[in-house]
Amino acid sequence: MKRVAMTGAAGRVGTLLRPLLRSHVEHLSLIDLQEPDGLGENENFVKADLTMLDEATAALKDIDGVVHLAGIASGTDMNAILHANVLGTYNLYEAARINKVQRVVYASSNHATGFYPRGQLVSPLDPMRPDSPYGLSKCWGELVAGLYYDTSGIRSLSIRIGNAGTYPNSERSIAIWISARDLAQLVRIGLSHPLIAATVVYGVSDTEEMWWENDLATRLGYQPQDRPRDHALIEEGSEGPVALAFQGGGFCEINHDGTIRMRDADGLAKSPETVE
Ligand SMILES: NC(=O)C1=CN([C@@H]2O[C@H](COP(=O)(O)OP(=O)(O)OC[C@H]3O[C@@H](n4cnc5c(N)ncnc54)[C@H](O)[C@@H]3O)[C@@H](O)[C@H]2O)C=CC1
Ligand SMILES: O=C(O)[C@H]1OC(=O)[C@H](O)[C@@H](O)[C@@H]1O
Repeated sequence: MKRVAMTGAAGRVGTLLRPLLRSHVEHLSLIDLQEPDGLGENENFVKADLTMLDEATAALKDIDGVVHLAGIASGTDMNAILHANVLGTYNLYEAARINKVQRVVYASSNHATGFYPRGQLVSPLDPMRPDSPYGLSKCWGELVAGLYYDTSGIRSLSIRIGNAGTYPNSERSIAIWISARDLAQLVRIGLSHPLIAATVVYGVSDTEEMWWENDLATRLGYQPQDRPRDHALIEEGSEGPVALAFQGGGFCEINHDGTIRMRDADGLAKSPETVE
């Protein structure tokens, strides 16, 4: 891939990924509201607000592929999420179509399926089960990716990133953490694999506590190098019963009434357990 753009490049994930990606591309164009630190020789900064279609379109001129990280990375402010994640991601794809960009790697999230119970192995083909307004916006992004493959042939890999912090800091993050180099490997697969159409995988390192059936990532050549437990630094902090029951953890507690409800694959209720 020659000219790659990274949206949200000034953020936490972008900062971790940039040094691992820029040596694999001819040029890395860093799109954000704010300038990222320490531009490399083959990097440039493009200030653009993706909620504005004209700015997104100008930012993707002469770009071959995009790593789309920009947005609100958590939270409950639906208005902010609606702008940055819902409209921002739509504009990103519209700008890609206008500029004939062929590839997008989309930073989706485990919170697209956060309401699956921790004991259940979930595949990218299982129905979405968002755990929050943020999780809903990630489902939207994956659906936008599908629409733009069907209408315009833009190939997308949506990576449902688990936790991309610098190290796993809880038992939950040991199950879902992905190292920067493993995420960079998946991103490179997303930018280049010929079979990708509108494809969804989980972004997780070589964890022992696998919550996700990630055979599709393996089929695409993903070979994670890092084991989360080897990098863990557990910090104090306790999760309540709702957070502990579900994969999305604390995000599941947002507006939750405390009654743990399980549903089966047909959408029928399993007998509920109640927590005080
Ligand atoms: N950090 C994590 O563990 C995970 C992150 N993700 C996803 O990865 C992506 C990056 O996450 P982080 O780096 O942690 O977030 P972050 O909040 O550190 O960075 C997001 C960046 O997007 C930029 N941005 C926001 N709105 C924008 C707009 N309208 N136009 C242009 N740029 C805009 C911000 O200025 C910021 O630099 C997000 O989409 C997030 O949902 C998914 C799962 C886990
Ligand atoms: O679930 C998690 O741990 C992570 O998931 C995400 O999607 C968020 O962007 C990040 O802020 C969380 O820390």
